Amino acid sequence: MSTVLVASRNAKKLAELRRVLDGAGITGVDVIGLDAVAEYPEEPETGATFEDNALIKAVAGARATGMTCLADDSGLSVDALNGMPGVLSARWSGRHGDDRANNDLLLAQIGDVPDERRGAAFVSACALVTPSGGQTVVRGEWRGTLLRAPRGDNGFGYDPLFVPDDDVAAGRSSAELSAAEKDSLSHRGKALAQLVPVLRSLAG
Ligand SMILES: O=P(O)(O)OP(=O)(O)OP(=O)(O)OC[C@H]1O[C@@H](n2cnc3c(O)ncnc32)[C@H](O)[C@@H]1O
Ligand SMILES: [Mg+2]
Repeated sequence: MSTVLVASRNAKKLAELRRVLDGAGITGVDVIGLDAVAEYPEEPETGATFEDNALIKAVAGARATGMTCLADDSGLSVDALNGMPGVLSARWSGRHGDDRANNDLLLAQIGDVPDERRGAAFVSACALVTPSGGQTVVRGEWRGTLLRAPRGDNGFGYDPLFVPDDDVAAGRSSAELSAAEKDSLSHRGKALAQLVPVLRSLAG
């Protein structure tokens, strides 16, 4: 049995990562969270790209624990803002992890952007780093359109503002999708799907 540490301090994101990995039915791999290991200092997420930041987090986790470590760096890339908030998504309002303040600021910034130019993409980069230093980085994207007011209570972050382009979403925001629906469509689900074969091979 090999163990993979999933390194995220965001409880709702961690729950999604766990759910998708559990759902993939990878046998012989035990997935644990940061609560199961001794605390180690967090690296600042100073990378210019989602991939850089995912690697920063996964390398730190693998170094500190000696375990294989998986980390996600993600965010919302808004067309009318030239890709921002991007890697600054978690702290766009200046307060890390304040979803409400982040959403309010984003809505105000794009208040004058007409419906046909309110496109955006959720992006997730997931990095897997082994104790011997092996690195795999994958990326998933999820296109949609931004609402003018939040809708729905599921998910986290910018989910209440984002209506996926996918027909099956039928105009619901990603905070109005069930957990299983979000996982099957989301940037994170798409990124992790590419890591499943790598995780299977770790199990030997
Ligand atoms: O770095 P960790 O500890 O994993 O947790 P974090 O919340 O700081 O995570 P990120 O640095 O990757 O920032 C991602 C932010 O992007 C947004 N985001 C990412 N995925 C999302 C999703 O599936 N739905 C809604 N918002 C999302 C949300 O605001 C997150 O806080
Ligand atoms: Mg972060």
